[in-house]
Amino acid sequence: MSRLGSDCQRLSHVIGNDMNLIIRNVLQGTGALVNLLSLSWPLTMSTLVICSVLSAVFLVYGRYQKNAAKLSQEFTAKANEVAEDTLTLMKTVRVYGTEGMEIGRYKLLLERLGSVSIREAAAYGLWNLSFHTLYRLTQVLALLLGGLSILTGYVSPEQLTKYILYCEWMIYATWRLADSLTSLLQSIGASEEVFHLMSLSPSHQYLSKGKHTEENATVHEKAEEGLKIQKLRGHVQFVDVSFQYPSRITVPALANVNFSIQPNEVVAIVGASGCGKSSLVSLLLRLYDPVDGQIYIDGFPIKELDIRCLREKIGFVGQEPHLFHMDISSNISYGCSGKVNQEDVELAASQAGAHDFISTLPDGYQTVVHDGLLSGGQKQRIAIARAILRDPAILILDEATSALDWESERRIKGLIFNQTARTVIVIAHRLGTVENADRIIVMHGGRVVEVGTHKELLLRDGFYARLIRNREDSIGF
Ligand SMILES: Nc1ncnc2c1ncn2[C@@H]1O[C@H](COP(=O)(O)OP(=O)(O)OP(=O)(O)O)[C@@H](O)[C@H]1O
Repeated sequence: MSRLGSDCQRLSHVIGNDMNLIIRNVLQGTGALVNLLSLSWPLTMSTLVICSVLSAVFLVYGRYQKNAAKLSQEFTAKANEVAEDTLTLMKTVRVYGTEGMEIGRYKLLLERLGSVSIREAAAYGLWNLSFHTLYRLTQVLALLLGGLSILTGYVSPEQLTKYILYCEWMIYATWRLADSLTSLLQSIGASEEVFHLMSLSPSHQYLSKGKHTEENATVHEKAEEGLKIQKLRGHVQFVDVSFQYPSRITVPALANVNFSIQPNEVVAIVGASGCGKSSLVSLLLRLYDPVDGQIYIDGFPIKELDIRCLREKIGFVGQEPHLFHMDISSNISYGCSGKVNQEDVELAASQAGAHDFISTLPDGYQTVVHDGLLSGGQKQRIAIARAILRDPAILILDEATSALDWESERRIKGLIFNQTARTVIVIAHRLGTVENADRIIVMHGGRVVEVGTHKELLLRDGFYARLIRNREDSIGF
């Protein structure tokens, strides 16, 4: 982000400043050249030779500046990243006593930036020196040769004066033009990343077009983006789904996953850390598409559904809910389509066990959230209230109660497991949280290894029974 910010600044400088300077100097240089040609073409040729030498020097200098600008932007962005990381993770840095190391990292990048800037300044100095030397040399030569020509009667004093004047105009125009072009080249170096980002196409999931089938026309309306399901029942089906993350194509996150969840069923997904539970959810939220296989929602391939409409009907509470820097009320009603009453907000907060602590805040529901205002468990309760308020057809809770105390967790469990108006998918490390689920899907190494109720799985004495036996030692307990 910081790189993008500084690149855009440079780009706006080019558009605002350099372009008009370039146009002005091209016009001035052309005017001077026409006048010089009308005076004498041999003298004009000598001026053009000087301008060509200047241009050649500029070419070398310009190329150097372009690379230097790229490096300087890169080091600035990296230094900003280190500063940003350190300030955001201040607590971790202090606890681990790595202040010195972070200062060292920052200093190293600033030193590299300093060294590039010094080289940039030295190159600029050399470029200026070569310009002034050539320019003064031209004036001396013009006076010497022009003086001789006046003495021999070849040119008049008036012509010599005009020549020196136009020559100055032309050389200065070339110099300023070269200067503006240097700045332009620097900006091109800096803006390559901006253009690269601008040229990226949106993920194809946003462009997916839905197919319209006549038999479904009564319950689904055709939308340009995809099928919009008016009333989602919450039937979820994974058929032979395999997936690996684009950044780790050699490691399968999911392999041939098959299961189906009935409408209004409460299903828990359990398994050791890294077995693919969150990846399943990411596919269901269509943050990624499966590499193989198909996911069906209410019998429709997920790829044919309108993504926004689908997400509106899915409530998701993640492992580390982040709240927006706005008031609590707006945080709870965030993403709700249509008008939301304060009573609805407060009801959702009560159901999530958040109303009591919100009432003790200085401005109650109008308190603006800032870092350090709420504990992890309080943030989770607000995120759960947000999901409840949306009244989703499918509710996904990914470790959503991990930071809650026993009493709050029991209350939310009661709310989730006793209601039947929606499909609920719960991911939890604390196995006690999922015992009451209608079914438990057990995962291992990206595969579904067992499916059944708590009792059935215990009787089977397989993976799940082993997890239960070891649960007090299990990760995250
Ligand atoms: N964004 C990502 N890019 C690359 N690999 C990832 C990414 N997220 C997860 N993985 C990998 O995919 C595999 C499955 O991860 P996933 O997060 O789905 O597991 P999990 O069961 O939810 O783990 P946990 O219980 O610790 O949250 C792991 O090997 C993990 O390293």
